[in-house]
Amino acid sequence: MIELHNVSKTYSNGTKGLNGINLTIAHGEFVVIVGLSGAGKSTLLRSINRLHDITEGDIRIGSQSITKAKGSQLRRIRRDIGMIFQSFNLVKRTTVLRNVLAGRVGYHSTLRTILGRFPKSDIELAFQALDRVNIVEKAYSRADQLSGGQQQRVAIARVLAQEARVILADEPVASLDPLTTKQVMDDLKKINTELGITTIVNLHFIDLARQYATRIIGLRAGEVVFDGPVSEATDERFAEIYGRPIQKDELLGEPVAEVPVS
Ligand SMILES: Nc1ncnc2c1ncn2[C@@H]1O[C@H](COP(=O)(O)OP(=O)(O)OP(=O)(O)O)[C@@H](O)[C@H]1O
Repeated sequence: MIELHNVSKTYSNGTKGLNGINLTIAHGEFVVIVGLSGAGKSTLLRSINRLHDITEGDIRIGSQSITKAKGSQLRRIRRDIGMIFQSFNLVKRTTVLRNVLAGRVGYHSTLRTILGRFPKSDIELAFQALDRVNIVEKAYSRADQLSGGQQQRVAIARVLAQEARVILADEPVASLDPLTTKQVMDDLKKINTELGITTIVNLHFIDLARQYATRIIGLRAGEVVFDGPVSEATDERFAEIYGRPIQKDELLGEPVAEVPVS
């Protein structure tokens, strides 16, 4: 369970990123966060794993406060939280396998990970993770030789190898074309349902949000303005969340099937 109690975040320049957020996210939920640019979606995700320190309130992961945690306790809480970024955040000049093994660094000494000495069980775990996202045959390819969609699947495999209980995905498909977007979202959904990993995704496209979420949270100016099931997230409610009607570029539309060229 993830709990946010009266969470506010004011940046050092005085900008209020989050304002009095109260949320409880249960184990296994697939939550999509929507809102216009600048609404606070990234700030919210980055606050949950403490990439950003909040200025007020408390965030609890399971029974522990990540806000108050220090040292080894903070590292242990973070080990349970996997992060997926728009830009994939892979080490491009190294192999896919090594990138996935990076998910294991939280379990070993710094020296061991610098030397790249991972136990056999970690390597098995990495291969299982790659298999789950259907790119096991790319294990020994260099990360920068993969397509964007494949690179994002490597990032998902890294989170799986980490054995994360929570996945935070910040605009994971913003750099991808519609067909690849669907594959990556399907992978996230599959992991959520098969492994019960709590998943929170920031998305720009509202039709994707409705397609994949079990719960949608709408942010505006750092505040929660909508929190409910997909069935309640109608175009009219989105217009309220956004403070204006939905625009065409906020809809992904149907992914176009690939037509074989003869
Ligand atoms: N490092 C920072 N310093 C100062 N202000 C920031 C910083 N990062 C974000 N902000 C501000 O905080 C508010 C929330 O930004 P945030 O990036 O969380 O929004 P977002 O909903 O994720 O937007 P986008 O979709 O454009 O990424 C915005 O007003 C933004 O300008």
